[in-house]
Amino acid sequence: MSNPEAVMKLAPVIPVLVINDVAYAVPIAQALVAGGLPALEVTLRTPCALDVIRAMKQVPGAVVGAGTVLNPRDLDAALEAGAEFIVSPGLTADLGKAAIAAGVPFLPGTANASDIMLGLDLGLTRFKFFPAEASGGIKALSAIAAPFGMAKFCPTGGITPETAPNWLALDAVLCVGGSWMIPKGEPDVAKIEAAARQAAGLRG
Ligand SMILES: O=C(O)C(=O)C[C@H](O)[C@H](O)COP(=O)(O)O
Repeated sequence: MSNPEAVMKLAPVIPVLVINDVAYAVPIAQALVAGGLPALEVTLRTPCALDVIRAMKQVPGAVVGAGTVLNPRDLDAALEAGAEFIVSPGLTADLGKAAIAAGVPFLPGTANASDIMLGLDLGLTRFKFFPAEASGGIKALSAIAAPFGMAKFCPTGGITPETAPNWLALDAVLCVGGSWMIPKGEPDVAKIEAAARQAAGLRG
């Protein structure tokens, strides 16, 4: 899978995971995949995140990516752990060039027209819109996306099961990211699977 659009089209929602205990990795991944959410974004926000990526890759059907990738160093570490796609909260030329050179599907965060223009200059057309609600929500993305017909987005940040369908209804949106399926602490796999199944059924 070499293009970000293929990852974005696996399901309407990419779960954004902040996992503090590597022991939770496999049960959480199994529950999300069983519920119909195969693309899993493991944020590099916790000390065990790279081990979580390694563990989740053992789960059949999981397509495991790294989030919160801030620079080429993080990119290398994520790729070394086996990350199959890369998500960042923002975009720098250094990170963009490194991700393109690595040939890995890359979804950089954008919040305004300049971010998108930097991405387009690098040859990228698939973006995260972050932080989606705090940046002005649907109204903001609709206005920002209007001049960029070639660009498509994965809004992330503050999206809920109730608001996700409104985002998914936008032409410029291929999927959304969110963490609502995975409450903090010891995973309740039945609840996670049920939340994933609900998310997998969302439509715009
Ligand atoms: O770490 C990153 O790079 C991020 O993507 C930031 C957050 O993890 C997402 O914004 C999740 O947002 P919520 O669904 O509102 O919890």
